Amino acid sequence: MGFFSRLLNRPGAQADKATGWFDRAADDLAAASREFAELDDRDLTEAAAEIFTTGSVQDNLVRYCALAREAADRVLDERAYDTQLKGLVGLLQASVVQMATGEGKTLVGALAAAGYALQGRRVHVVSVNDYLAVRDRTWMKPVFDLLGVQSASISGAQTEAERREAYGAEVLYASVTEVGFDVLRDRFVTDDDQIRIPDRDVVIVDEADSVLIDEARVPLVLAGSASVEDANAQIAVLVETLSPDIDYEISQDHQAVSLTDAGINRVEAELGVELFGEDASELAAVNLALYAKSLVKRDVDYLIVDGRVKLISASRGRVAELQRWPDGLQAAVEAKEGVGTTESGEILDQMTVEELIHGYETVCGMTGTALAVGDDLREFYNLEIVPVDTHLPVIRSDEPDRLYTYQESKERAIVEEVADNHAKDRPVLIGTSSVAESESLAARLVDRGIEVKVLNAKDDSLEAEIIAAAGAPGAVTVSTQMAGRGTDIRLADASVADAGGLLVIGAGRYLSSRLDDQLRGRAGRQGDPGTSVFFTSLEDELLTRVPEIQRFVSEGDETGWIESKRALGLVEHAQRISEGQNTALHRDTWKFNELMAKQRELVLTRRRELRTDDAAIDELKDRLSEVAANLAEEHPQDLVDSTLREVMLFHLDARWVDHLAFLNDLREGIHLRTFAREKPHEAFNAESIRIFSSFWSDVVEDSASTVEEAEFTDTGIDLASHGLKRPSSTWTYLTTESAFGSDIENIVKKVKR
Ligand SMILES: Nc1ncnc2c1ncn2[C@@H]1O[C@H](COP(=O)(O)OP(=O)(O)OP(=O)(O)O)[C@@H](O)[C@H]1O
Repeated sequence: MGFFSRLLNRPGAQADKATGWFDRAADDLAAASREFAELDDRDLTEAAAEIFTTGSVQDNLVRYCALAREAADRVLDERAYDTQLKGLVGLLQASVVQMATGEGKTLVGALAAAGYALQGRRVHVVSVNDYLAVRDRTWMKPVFDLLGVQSASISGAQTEAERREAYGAEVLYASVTEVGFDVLRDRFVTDDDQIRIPDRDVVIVDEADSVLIDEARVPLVLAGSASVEDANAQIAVLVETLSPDIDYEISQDHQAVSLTDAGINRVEAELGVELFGEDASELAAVNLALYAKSLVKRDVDYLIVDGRVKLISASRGRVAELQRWPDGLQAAVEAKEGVGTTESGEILDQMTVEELIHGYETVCGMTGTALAVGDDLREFYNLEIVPVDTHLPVIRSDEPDRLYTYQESKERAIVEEVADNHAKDRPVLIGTSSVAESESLAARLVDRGIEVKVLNAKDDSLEAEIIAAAGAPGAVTVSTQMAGRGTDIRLADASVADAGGLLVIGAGRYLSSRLDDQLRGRAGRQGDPGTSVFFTSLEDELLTRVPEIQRFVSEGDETGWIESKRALGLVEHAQRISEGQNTALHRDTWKFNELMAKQRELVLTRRRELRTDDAAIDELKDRLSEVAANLAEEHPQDLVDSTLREVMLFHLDARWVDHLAFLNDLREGIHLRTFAREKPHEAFNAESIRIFSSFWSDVVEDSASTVEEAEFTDTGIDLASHGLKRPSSTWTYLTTESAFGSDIENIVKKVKR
């Protein structure tokens, strides 16, 4: 973040601009509150319907705040604090509101959703999973009912009819992915009745930094018609036998791996192929297998559950259901583990979360950690942040990091720290960065005679129970990032507060300081006492990326503790670098995606026109000339038109699927070409524009051929019998990174020679 944006973003500056007037409106708020307090429920509902009907939205904000406060007080027994009303105003002004953890954002989001709905807008409140969507809507339903606003939620268990009805509500709670997948499915409908989301109006994003920045690059994929990937088992077996430093090298930043000359010779001899010949597919497969072998780690990046590879979300520490790596890598990891290859299928369409959000007219959101991504939110979404103070002062103490030489010395030090506090009956939460680390730490603590509860992606069935007990005297909980966001650890009693409240220990800095802050935020909620401290080691992945820090290994004391301030500065530095890399990758992905998104818009517009007016089929009739004239003589016009429409829709979709595959291939090829010193985005854009320029004429041409060749009966043309079949089934999944700017890119980039 630059100096000036830091200045502008300092807590208070934006808030004052956005909500400073709110403090000055205290008298008006009090007067309006008295007025609404006198109304019975029915009159209150009526007042809600009226509130935005005259004057500007801004003119009515104070009155709406008073009304919203009254409604929540009546039905939830929660009288929104002034801080919550400021957050509400921030959301209604289309900003990202930063409110600390535990400050009551769920209520704020609901009141904002109702506020937009009462202005006649249609609102989606998106959260990170179905569970939260259903929970929050159920919790907030009484408020919506009293304000006369229809509300609904989406869950995986609904029938098609229920789902469609839910989308009809004024306020809808849903997970980002469910909405995204439905937008993708809507693009392939053949009649309007099947459309689930006619327009995207207002979106209120919960955990906004996570969704808008961390997960923005994740593409949602709609796939159809099965085809099984070649697992390249032979290559996987060979690659398993290669040795580090002899046959291959891992880059210093642990981001890439490449064959050495010796490795290349060995692979070429054993496979009997030339890796650097015309056909790059063998080389790509070898690199993927090598990457899967050396840099993708079991129990860190993925688990094996019931014979299947399950990805772990790095930012959440949970199993990322439905998620897979880009195809080649998925197949390589499956081959490495010797488990069956999962279906991949043909990609019908894909869309990043960022693109999904950009499709909304109005975007706003809330999170405990937005300031650190202020620049990114502005750059990618044109969003401003409104920081809102906490309702009570935060008295948590955040201690300086404790840096150790090795993982071993770090883990020992953590055990000592836990033992000391456990002896004083203080509850401790330890946040780790992987399942493997959580298990190792738990084992050490158990050896030390300390009872621990472990929460990680392998078993989340007891999550609620474990969190409920985590604030009890002397409780020790080891958790991956799972407990990092959204969990509410309550101090069991006054003795716990007297012992200092919850102690949060981070077993290593995360790749983003926001994740650290979220973890710290489990302590010191709602004015509670608490402490947080991070332990790091020079062996942590984050620090291995910074060579300068490694020389401090000689400065550790007998326990391995390095007290050097300079070294601690480098830890911060390492995190800044990692955050910067993410922004660069985001920007890169966005650049690649931009053109694709524009082309898709054009295709979707064509598709809509094709379904709703006659210009396109007239164009086809012109092209068919005599054939069309004959059809018109022999068959009713309705039948001819609907058949031509169906044929064109089929070819339009098929051409788009082909174009998408072409773009994906092109992207990979482009990265090979960067060796020829062409600018990758420019080369990509030039090539894809060239191919796309004939998109529509190709659709017309394909359709003409079909009509000329196919038999036209009393029911039109039977597409299936001519091999023109729509996918019999479709399914959806997410890939970890965009196919644009993916791991594959890294792998291919590092190909030597
Ligand atoms: N105005 C209020 N009066 C009383 N209790 C409230 C009020 N607002 C919220 N709460 C309570 O505060 C608790 C925390 O609320 P909530 O879970 O919405 O916080 P949050 O900001 O979403 O936290 P996190 O970021 O950790 O998810 C809840 O138990 C809620 O009932």
